[in-house]
Amino acid sequence: MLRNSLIGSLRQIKPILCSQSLRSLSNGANSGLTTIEVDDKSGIATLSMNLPPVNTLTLNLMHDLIDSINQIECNKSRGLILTSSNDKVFSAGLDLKELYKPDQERLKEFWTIFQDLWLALHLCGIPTAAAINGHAPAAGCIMATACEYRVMLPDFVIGVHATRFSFLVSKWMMLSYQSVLPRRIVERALNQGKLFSTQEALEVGLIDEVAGSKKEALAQCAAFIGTFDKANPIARTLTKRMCRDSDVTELLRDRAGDLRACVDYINTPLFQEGLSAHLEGLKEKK
Ligand SMILES: CC/C=C\C/C=C\CCC/C=C/CC(=O)SCCNC(=O)CCNC(=O)[C@H](O)C(C)(C)COP(=O)(O)OP(=O)(O)OC[C@H]1O[C@@H](n2cnc3c(N)ncnc32)[C@H](O)[C@@H]1OP(=O)(O)O
Repeated sequence: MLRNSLIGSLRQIKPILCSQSLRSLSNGANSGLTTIEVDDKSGIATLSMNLPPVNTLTLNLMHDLIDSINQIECNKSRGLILTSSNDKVFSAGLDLKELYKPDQERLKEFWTIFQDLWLALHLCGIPTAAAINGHAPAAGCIMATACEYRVMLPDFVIGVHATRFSFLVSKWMMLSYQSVLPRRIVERALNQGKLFSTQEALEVGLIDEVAGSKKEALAQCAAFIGTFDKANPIARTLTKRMCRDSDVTELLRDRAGDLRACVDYINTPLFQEGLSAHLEGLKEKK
């Protein structure tokens, strides 16, 4: 709903009326796969993904994330911190089972909601940060790069390793990565299918800080959000959207075309064989 309004005019202030009262952050119509906690003192909302075992982005989790982002924005929180309830995995990325021999209509719905989630994070009017308290491969990394700041715990990996399984990524996903890292590093990392260790991610600038614990990561994200205290919130929102305009427009100018290309690619033998081998590899790990 909010996203559709924004799609109409990226430069406009959020045009919908948010009728919920401040801090009444119930998870109403969603499936309860996310939780929102608002710090009374700072007014910052922590949005946790809570889909065991590894926060795969299923249709329901993506729906809940979008719903929660909308709620947090509507309730005038000062900022949003995205994190995970799992202490080893931030998010394992898209649910691979949705991509394997998919039902065509469901696949279209799945890809469209993934586009929606990316837009929701990119266009979120309030400051956003990711407390990456576990592994963040593939779409887990893309969600983190859609936030404005990233703090990660040691000994985990982050990156887009799609080429390892003959996957491609859409241009708008690459642009997220490229909004954080220099183009030459993105080109190399995407082609290699590189997963960066926490330390490597810090060195290249994929993350902004390392934290010793989740508590510290949340505090560091909150400190980042506090750096906007002197900015007028409306001017800040408009400026953020202006800075992100070209990346967002890349997706919005032809969402249907992106959907078609992705659905076509996912249905190819090349993709399905790579995915089958990847799923086997995940099973054999045990
Ligand atoms: C023009 C063309 C343009 C575009 C092309 C279109 C589309 C292409 C699609 C490209 C999109 C890419 C984005 C993605 O996000 S794809 C998802 C990629 N993610 C992964 O590969 C992550 C795989 N998982 C892991 O590496 C590990 O699970 C992880 C390191 C995250 C955690 O390890 P841990 O040891 O803690 O857990 P596991 O035992 O491995 O996992 C537990 C169970 O969860 C299952 N699992 C894990 N990840 C996924 C997943 N992404 N989807 C579904 N299921 C997953 C795993 O198999 C285990 O299951 P069980 O064995 O317990 O049943």
